[in-house]
Amino acid sequence: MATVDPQNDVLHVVGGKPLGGSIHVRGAKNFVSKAMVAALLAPGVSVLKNVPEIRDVQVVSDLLRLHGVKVNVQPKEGVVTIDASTVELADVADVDTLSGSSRIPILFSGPLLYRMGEAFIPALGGCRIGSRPIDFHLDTLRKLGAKVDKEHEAGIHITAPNGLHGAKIHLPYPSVGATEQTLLAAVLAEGKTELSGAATEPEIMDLVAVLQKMGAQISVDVDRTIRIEGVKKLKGYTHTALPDRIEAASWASAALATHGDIYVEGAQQPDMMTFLNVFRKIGGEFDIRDEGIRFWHPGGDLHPVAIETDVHPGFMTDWQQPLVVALTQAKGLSIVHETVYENRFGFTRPLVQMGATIQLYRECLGSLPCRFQQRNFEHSAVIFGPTPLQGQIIDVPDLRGGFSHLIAALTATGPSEVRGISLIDRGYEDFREKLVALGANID
Ligand SMILES: CC(=O)N[C@H]1[C@@H](OP(=O)(O)OP(=O)(O)OC[C@H]2O[C@@H](n3ccc(=O)[nH]c3=O)[C@H](O)[C@@H]2O)O[C@H](CO)[C@@H](O)[C@@H]1O
Ligand SMILES: C=C(OP(=O)(O)O)C(=O)O
Repeated sequence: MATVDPQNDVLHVVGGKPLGGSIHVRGAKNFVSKAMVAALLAPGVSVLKNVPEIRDVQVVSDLLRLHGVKVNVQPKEGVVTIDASTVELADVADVDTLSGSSRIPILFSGPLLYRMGEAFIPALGGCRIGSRPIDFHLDTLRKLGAKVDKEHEAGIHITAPNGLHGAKIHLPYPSVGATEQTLLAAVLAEGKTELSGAATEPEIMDLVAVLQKMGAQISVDVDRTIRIEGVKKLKGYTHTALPDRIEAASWASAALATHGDIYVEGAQQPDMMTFLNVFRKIGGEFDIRDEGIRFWHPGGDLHPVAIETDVHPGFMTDWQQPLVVALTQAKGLSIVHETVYENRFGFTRPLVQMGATIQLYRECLGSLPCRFQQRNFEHSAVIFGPTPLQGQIIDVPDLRGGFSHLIAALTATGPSEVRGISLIDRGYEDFREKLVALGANID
């Protein structure tokens, strides 16, 4: 993976050529980082396989190392070995320097409370797609018995003077992070925890699988209630990460937008069914094989769709941004109602400059109950197509928005300059090499 060099943080793209060929997708960004944090719960060795070479893995490896954990990354093999036999308290300033690019440090709370008796959580990073509060995380930790001190100038200091104890917790919204927080904090708590209103994304279920391998006692009910019986100790695990369904859908969207044909080796049908249904409705074709999925544009007009993002098994918010670029090429009016993040359409402004017709609305243009209906956020988009796109100078705003801009530049005629592309390294392994393999004209 390229390191960040501000001088070289630009990709020159000459678009207008269909992407074609085969690429490989490895483990999910939104799982591997959490599984790496889980390793901290056990005073032993854990081995995670199918790990992609992305910046979030680097950040979590470095955070673990700051806490005295031995982390060995074999990037080519995709194997990360974590020896958490000994753990120490990291220097607050060092943790703070590392935290800015990811939201993972908040998930260190439970494991550090068990191993060190206290945790320091710095200001968090991650994509700027809404306000992204951590109130559910802190409420959960408090319910389990933690003391949260927000007075620390560099972040939040958490202690558990009387240890952590099982509790009844209800999430006001099925937050992925807060569900993972509860799992990681409750597995070693004394007694039983009942988490209702939990999120059940496949990445969370894979984390549950890892915790079960470690010795945890967790059950997931059909009504989104997760029950955790605290155990006394956990052991290291060996696990192969589930594939990245967001990266797979991003390449599928690139195939559709550029009239291309991409075989995504590693993509798996079960966790992508909702995406595949929408892809087919738009007019894209796919062929599901044992080792991956081939996505292509069959020629002719693409059809408009109305979609609403939602928690699993709904249409993922992280699929939305790349797909919007493909919808600029569909014939007619498409509607995308974003119900997970209040501010995830900023990336459409450069698309409009490139020639897309996209109108943003504060109203809920959909039927799903949505937390933003009373508030002043542009969280619905109407896209009218097909519109030819023209190359532009674009600044990458966030991870998925950045990948969408790459797709737009590849769809457009003429040259584009996509700036700040290293942000895309957070979640797309070797995307420059993959683009070259697919015949993209990039420099
Ligand atoms: C590293 C990672 O796995 N990131 C994913 C994770 O983010 P993340 O875990 O941060 O997302 P959440 O599911 O927690 O957030 C969903 C919504 O809940 C709100 N909320 C969340 C926590 C809280 O304490 N209070 C609160 O109000 C958020 O502002 C957001 O509007 O799930 C999201 C939803 O699938 C994905 O888009 C992200 O890619
Ligand atoms: C929003 C995302 O990530 P994060 O939560 O790490 O910012 C994403 O992966 O699209």
